[in-house]
Amino acid sequence: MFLTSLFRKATHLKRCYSDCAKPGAHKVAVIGAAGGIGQPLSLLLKLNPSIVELRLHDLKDVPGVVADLSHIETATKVVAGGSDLGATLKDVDMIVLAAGLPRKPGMKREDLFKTNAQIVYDVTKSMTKAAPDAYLIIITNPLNSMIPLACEVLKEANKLNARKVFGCSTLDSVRAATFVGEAICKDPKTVDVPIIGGHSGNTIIPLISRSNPPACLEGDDLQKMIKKIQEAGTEVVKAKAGKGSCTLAMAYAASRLIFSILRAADGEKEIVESAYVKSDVMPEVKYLASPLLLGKCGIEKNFGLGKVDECEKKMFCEAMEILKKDIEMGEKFAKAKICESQKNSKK
Ligand SMILES: NC(=O)c1ccc[n+]([C@@H]2O[C@H](COP(=O)([O-])OP(=O)(O)OC[C@H]3O[C@@H](n4cnc5c(N)ncnc54)[C@H](O)[C@@H]3O)[C@@H](O)[C@H]2O)c1
Ligand SMILES: O=C(O)C[C@H](O)C(=O)O
Repeated sequence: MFLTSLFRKATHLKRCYSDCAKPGAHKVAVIGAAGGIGQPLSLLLKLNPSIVELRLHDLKDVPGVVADLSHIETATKVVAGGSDLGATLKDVDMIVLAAGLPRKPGMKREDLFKTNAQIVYDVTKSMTKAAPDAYLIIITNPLNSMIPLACEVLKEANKLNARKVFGCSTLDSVRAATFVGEAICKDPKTVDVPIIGGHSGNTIIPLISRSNPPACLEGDDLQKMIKKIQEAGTEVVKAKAGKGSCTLAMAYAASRLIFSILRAADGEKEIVESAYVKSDVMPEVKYLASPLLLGKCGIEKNFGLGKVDECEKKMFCEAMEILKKDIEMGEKFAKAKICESQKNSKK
């Protein structure tokens, strides 16, 4: 009896442990690696000593990016994933998905859904076979729909570990710290503004009332600050005048989230980042951006909304209606694709 229970415990521990990345020896695949985000992001990842191998995949230009990055004198090995997505993803610890169409002026993030949903579906499906235990970090827009889509695909294959699936909304945290820091004359590196909701227009909810150090913004100044954070992506799209959306600050933001996840996986404690993830903290929405405590196997604790003031509560109620529709759009696409693939396999 005692031995059986000991064996069960040991098997459980082994399973939990093999779920986690090996400390300090991470293999990371970047999909969309030759793109506007993919290139600077791969550069930043090449500088991280805890990444031993960087596998780059794109539909074009990968050999040039690999040759270029491999001249940097760090130990991280940079390899071309080749045209076979499955081979690229085989046994990696983390998949970073930055492939897909960016916005042009006049477009909303939702307008990218049709093209980008297929890419997220294909990569996630490949992941279920090639690297089912990997962390999945999605950058591709519209983020509010892409995480539900990916989770449906993983769930269908019985491979969903929601603690390891992250929608990278870190750019909102980065922008909030920068803009609030400027307004209160503090070094942005020392400013933290929690973000909740999603990653598009009014669904981005910066909790200025919980800014640390306090922001003390009121009335018009507060409203202007919230709009500035919510519309920052659109401002970059306008400034780039048809040549894409935010790439450099985005690469930085993604590297911040990735490094936090890897540091936590390697045992560092008390690392908190906001990200858009599968969530049960609010019964109304199944996916939500909120501050998360990261641990050895991904999300350790979801802090949810926490304390919000009346204005933030109202913003959240409005955002929920948009989020519900965005989530439904991602799930519906995944379900239709799964159905289609099941029909095809029966033929
Ligand atoms: N989450 C965020 O905060 C955030 C911020 C900025 C941009 N984005 C999104 O990130 C995505 C990429 O933006 P970008 O500026 O790098 O675009 P980009 O066009 O410069 O690069 C995209 C890359 O993806 C590649 N690609 C396309 N389909 C592919 C496929 N099936 N497999 C592999 N590679 C493929 C392209 O060849 C290209 O190199 C967009 O959807 C954009 O909206 C998200
Ligand atoms: O605005 C975009 O389309 C890209 C990204 O989501 C951003 O916030 O910069």
